[in-house]
Amino acid sequence: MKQYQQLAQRILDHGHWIENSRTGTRCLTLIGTTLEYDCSGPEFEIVTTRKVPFKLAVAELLGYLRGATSAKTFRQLGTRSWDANANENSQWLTNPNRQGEDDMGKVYGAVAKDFGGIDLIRKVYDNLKNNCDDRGEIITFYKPDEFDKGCLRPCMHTHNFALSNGTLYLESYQRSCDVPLGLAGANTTQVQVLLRLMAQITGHQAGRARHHITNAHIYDNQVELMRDVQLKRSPLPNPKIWINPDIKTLEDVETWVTTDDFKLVNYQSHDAIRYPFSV
Ligand SMILES: Nc1nc(=O)c2c([nH]1)NC[C@@H]1CN(c3ccc(C(=O)N[C@@H](CCC(=O)O)C(=O)O)cc3)CN21
Ligand SMILES: O=c1ccn([C@H]2C[C@H](O)[C@@H](COP(=O)(O)O)O2)c(=O)[nH]1
Repeated sequence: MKQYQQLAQRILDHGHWIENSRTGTRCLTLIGTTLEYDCSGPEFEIVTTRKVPFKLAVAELLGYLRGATSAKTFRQLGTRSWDANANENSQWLTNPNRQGEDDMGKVYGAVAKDFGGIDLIRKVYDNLKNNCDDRGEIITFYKPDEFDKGCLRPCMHTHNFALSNGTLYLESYQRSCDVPLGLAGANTTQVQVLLRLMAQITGHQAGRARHHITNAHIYDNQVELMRDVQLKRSPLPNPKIWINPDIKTLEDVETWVTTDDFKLVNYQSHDAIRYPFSV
């Protein structure tokens, strides 16, 4: 995925250092970028300059679409990626709204499914299934009056779908992006899988997804690995994606679907890199 290498290089060349009080680790930061993914065929854009955890990304997305609020549910879906934010961040541990071990509180899908009494995921699904695009097909997880009820504000916070001539498009918005870990390991995959899955269950052809990022950063303790290891590598050809065609409805996604219903075919990559994670 060439555009990923270019973004990381641009952060190194033109980024500015910004202190971060939540994690205590400063970040080399670039403001404003857009990635584009062509989802009209089986070819799938994914980082190949290190081995990235495709299952982690899909498990998180399934958890979000189901409104999961516990790191335990995410582990059952196949990822430990929410363990630290649920159980190790001191601000959340002392928040009176936290309901014990593994609780993440009201985050992502739990917010969207109860957004002032409206289930935004269901609304978008129902409209698209009926060939309706009211120019407001927006799933958002961003609800400032409930931030104190969750362990982290959503990073990828808004997904805006659009229909044109039988083709479904997606514009996704991310306010804050950990380029070595979150973007490579989770977010690029999630944008594409979300569009492809929504197209499949609403009966449309998937078109193009665009992924808009405001604050794209590399944490101080990740810079060396990015500069001296990952950016020295050349991208390999993209794999293809297979999504189980038996997934036909939102109810399927909410009930029996697992990460085994999503497969990368011929994913070739360079070796894994262990990047530090800031909680
Ligand atoms: N600092 C930070 N960066 C993030 O990307 C991030 C957060 N916090 N908090 C919330 C979620 C959790 N996400 C995560 C969490 C862990 C990994 C991670 O450890 N990835 C490893 C592989 C882990 C595995 O294979 O299970 C990687 O190499 O990508 C990635 C994304 C994305 N988000
Ligand atoms: O899907 C995700 C979730 C989180 N991140 C990263 C971006 C930041 O490094 C942290 C969140 O910190 P904030 O202080 O809330 O901005 O997690 C990501 O890249 N992708």
